Amino acid sequence: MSSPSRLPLLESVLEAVSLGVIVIDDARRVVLWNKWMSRHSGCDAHKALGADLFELLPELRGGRVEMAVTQALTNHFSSLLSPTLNRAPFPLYSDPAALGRGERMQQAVAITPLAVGDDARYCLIQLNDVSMAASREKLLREQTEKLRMQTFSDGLTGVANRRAFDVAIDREVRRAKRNGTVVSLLMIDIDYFKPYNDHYGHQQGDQCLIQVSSALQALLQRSVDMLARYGGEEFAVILPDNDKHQALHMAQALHARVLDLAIPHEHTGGPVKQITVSIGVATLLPGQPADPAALIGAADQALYAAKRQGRNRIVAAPAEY
Ligand SMILES: Nc1nc2c(ncn2[C@@H]2O[C@H](COP(=O)(O)OP(=O)(O)OP(=O)(O)O)[C@@H](O)[C@H]2O)c(=O)[nH]1
Repeated sequence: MSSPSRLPLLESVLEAVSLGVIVIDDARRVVLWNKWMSRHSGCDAHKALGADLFELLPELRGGRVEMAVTQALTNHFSSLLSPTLNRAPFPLYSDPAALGRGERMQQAVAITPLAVGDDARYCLIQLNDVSMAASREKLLREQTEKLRMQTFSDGLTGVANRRAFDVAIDREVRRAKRNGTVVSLLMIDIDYFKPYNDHYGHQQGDQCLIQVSSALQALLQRSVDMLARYGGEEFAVILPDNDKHQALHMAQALHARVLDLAIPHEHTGGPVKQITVSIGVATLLPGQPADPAALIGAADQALYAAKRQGRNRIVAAPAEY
C-alpha cells in the first residue's frame, strides 16, 4: 500500500481532531482555522482566513489571549491559560442548544510560538473543550461537600454529631487558651425519655428528638455557637466567649424554649406532664488547664446533679471545677 503524501495527511488530521486549531501570522491574520473551530464558533474558514483575529473576535482584545499572542509573536513565549481563571475566553459553544442558551464551552487554551523557516513567525492557538471535566469536577465537589456534611451531622436531627462536637470542643478550648478568653459548655438531657419511648413508641420518640433539637438550634443566633447531638437523648451546646453568667442565661432560655413546645408526656416520674430537659453548665476560665475532657466532665457532673435534684432544672458546675 502506498503511503499518502505528508501534507494532505496532515491537513486531514487537522480537520479531524477534536481540538480547536488556529494559526495566525505575525500580523495577527488567521492562516489556519480548522473544522472544529468552524463547528463550535459558527464562523467558517472562508470568513476567518485572512482576517485579523482580534477584528474577527473583538472581545479578545485587551484580554489574556491578546497578551499571550503578543508574547508568543514577539518573545517566543508559550502560555497556557488556566481554565479556572479564563473559563471561556473564545465565543465557542458545544452545540446549537448551548448556543441558544448562551452557554459557552469551558476552554483550556494553549498558545505556542511557531517558527517556520528563518524568520516567518506564527502563533498556534489550541483550544480544548473542558466543559465535561469541569462539570465532573463540580459534581465531585458537591458530593464531597455532601459526604462531609453527612460525616459531621446527625442523621436524625440534622444538627452536628458527636464527631463534629469532639473536633469543635477541642478547637474552642485551644482558642480560649490562646486568646485568654472563656468558653462555656451546656450538657442538655431530655427527662424521662425512656418512659416516653416506651409509652409513645420509638417513632414518636424520634419526632420528639427532632422537635427539641430544632427548638434548641433556633435559639442559637451566633455562628460560633454549636449545638450537637452528644448521644441518644443528650445534646451539647458550645458557647465560645460566654462566661458563667451568660451561659446560665442561655441555659434558661433553652430550658424555657423546650417547655414552650408543650410536648405531652403522661408518664414522667415527676409532677410536670410534658417533655422537659435538665441542663448542666460548666465554664472554662482563662487560668484553668485547657482540657476539653475536664470541661465535658464538669458539665456532665452538673447535669447529673440536676437529674438527682429532681430533673427539669439547670445546675452550674463549681467555678473552678
Ligand atoms: N426514639 C429514640 N430513642 C432514643 C434514641 N436514642 C436513645 N434513645 C432512647 O433514649 C432513652 C434514654 O433513656 P435513659 O438514659 O434511661 O434516660 P431517661 O429515661 O430519659 O431518664 P433520665 O435521663 O434520668 O430522666 C432510651 O430509652 C433510649 O432507647 C433515638 O435516636 N430515638
